Amino acid sequence: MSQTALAPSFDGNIPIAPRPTATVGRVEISDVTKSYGTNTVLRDVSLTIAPGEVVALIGPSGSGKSTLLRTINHLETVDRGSITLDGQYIGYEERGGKLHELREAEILRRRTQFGLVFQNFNLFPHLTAIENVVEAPVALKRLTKPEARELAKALLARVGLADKVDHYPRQLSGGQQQRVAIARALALSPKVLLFDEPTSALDPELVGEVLDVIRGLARDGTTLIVVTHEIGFAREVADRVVFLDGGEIVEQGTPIQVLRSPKQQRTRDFLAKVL
Ligand SMILES: Nc1ncnc2c1ncn2[C@@H]1O[C@H](COP(=O)(O)OP(=O)(O)OP(=O)(O)O)[C@@H](O)[C@H]1O
Repeated sequence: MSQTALAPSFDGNIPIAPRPTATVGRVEISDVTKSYGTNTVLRDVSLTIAPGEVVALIGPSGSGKSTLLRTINHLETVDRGSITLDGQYIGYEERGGKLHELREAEILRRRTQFGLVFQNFNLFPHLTAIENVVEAPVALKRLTKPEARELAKALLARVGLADKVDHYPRQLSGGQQQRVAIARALALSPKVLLFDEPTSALDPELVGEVLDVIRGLARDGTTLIVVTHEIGFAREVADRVVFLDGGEIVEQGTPIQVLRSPKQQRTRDFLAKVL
């Protein structure tokens, strides 16, 4: 069933047009548990994210936010539970009623359905902005170099960097580098974009330009899962805020529900520290 995701109006009064109907990008996380040695980092986490939904994952340092993000695209395996994208596993296939691990090449192919944007941009320093974006579609989508360059130019224009295509990362500000990283993630036409604290390595004055790009993606109907410390941004852009603490989902709901009227004491304690 497809559904129209409504952008949130955080004070309940601002009418906001529905975003385009998204039909792909449904993520189902069921009873996921993950440990590193004796440290249990995720405990029975279940979360279903609808196509086009924008979910903000918030919580204290060490609560498991990044780990959850990395299990979604199978960069980390889970000990128990399952995760699917539009009904398909990333690391496994079902045969004869059992799950079988896929070969690395197939996992990589399936993983390209997710775009991942890291805190520290992770650009190749010896490549220009456009070359950074061109790499993946040539390697993984079998686009020709000229096709990939056309795509990369369009994507860099979309993130406001049309005049910076031939700059190297060292010639760009942190905000510009992060926007190149977003263009690079978009180059594989992902169904879902995963952001891991996309603004926390930026100087405060550069945060806004990156959040603007993410706002635009939310308006376009892309499924977004954003680990963020920017509570104001979560309040404004997310359809749903999920508060994680000690590897558990303590509370989730609309930004108004979770951020303005949290039900759980643990949520209130966290918000009191960060707001
Ligand atoms: N590769 C790893 N090996 C061992 N322990 C890990 C690994 N990755 C994360 N951890 C541990 O798992 C716990 C959760 O880490 P995670 O990075 O998911 O938290 P987080 O909520 O994203 O924190 P932060 O907000 O500080 O980034 C922490 O105790 C961390 O030390």
